[in-house]
Amino acid sequence: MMSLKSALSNADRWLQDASFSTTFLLALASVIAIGIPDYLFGVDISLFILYIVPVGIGTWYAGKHCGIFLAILSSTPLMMEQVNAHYFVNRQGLFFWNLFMHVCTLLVIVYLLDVLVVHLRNEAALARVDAVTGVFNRLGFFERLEFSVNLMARQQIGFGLVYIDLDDFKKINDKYGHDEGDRVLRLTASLLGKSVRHSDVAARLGGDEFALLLHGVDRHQAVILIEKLRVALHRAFQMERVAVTCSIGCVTFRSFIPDPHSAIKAADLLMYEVKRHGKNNVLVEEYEAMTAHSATKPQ
Ligand SMILES: Nc1nc2c(ncn2[C@@H]2O[C@H](COP(=O)(O)OP(=O)(O)OP(=O)(O)O)[C@@H](O)[C@H]2O)c(=O)[nH]1
Repeated sequence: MMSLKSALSNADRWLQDASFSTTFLLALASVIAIGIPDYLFGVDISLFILYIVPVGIGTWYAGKHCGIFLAILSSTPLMMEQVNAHYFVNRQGLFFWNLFMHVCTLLVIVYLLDVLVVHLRNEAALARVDAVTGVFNRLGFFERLEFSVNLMARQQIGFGLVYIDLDDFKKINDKYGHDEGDRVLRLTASLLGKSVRHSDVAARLGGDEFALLLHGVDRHQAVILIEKLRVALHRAFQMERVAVTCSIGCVTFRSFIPDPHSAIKAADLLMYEVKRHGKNNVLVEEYEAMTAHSATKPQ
């Protein structure tokens, strides 16, 4: 039997994927469904607490404006009950006080949930960004890669995965200090970010290792792109008087797209081939060709 926890987690996933209008209509229908018995029960029985659920869901998944609208709307049954009970004529103070308390309490909940959502979104975004360079970190890159792998497998669009490792970066740290090392990392990340299209992804996977995700490229295009990239990095490093080169491995995927981990492993393997053969070079292969040769077959 499905546990409550997994049912809630499924509902959460469903609501996250649902469009604004679906969530809004669902929350609106829930407010109406609570409002009808609330009105029928009259002023003696309050169903106020139940409104927190649709107003909260509306705020969380469809935004604060949706929450505010639902909070105000949910006061309608209370208003009608009180009119029926002649509060508006005989106990006007109580009439407005009850309405005020109903709406204000729900608006406070909307406000608090909205602050929490914004805070959590910022935290989630920060957790995916590398603190030194400002590009995606490993987690951010893997999420983008996962998305691209799924999308491209569906649409049969190829992509290139580039693994870049700076050569002898340790020497920079040792010779000029950590701050200079960080500056080189920032310079590299900035160049990588500038050299790819807006839809592509640049990331620092850790240490002196970077990765690029190039959408819609085949091996031939990747070779041209990466050679340009290597020259741009070389020139920028020379201009900044940084004695560093890089080893680059790139795998392109055409028909078969493996899981993200295998994809990145394949690019990493090519980068290590470059390192083994003297560094400061580029190796671009098609995944299909790599897997056909057992010597370079990814594990
Ligand atoms: N400045 C700085 N250095 C870092 C950071 N993260 C890791 N490193 C350093 O990066 C260096 C990576 O060294 P290695 O993996 O040996 O790489 P390498 O010296 O480039 O050697 P090869 O890869 O074989 O060319 C280590 O000295 C780490 O201390 C960071 O955030 N900032």
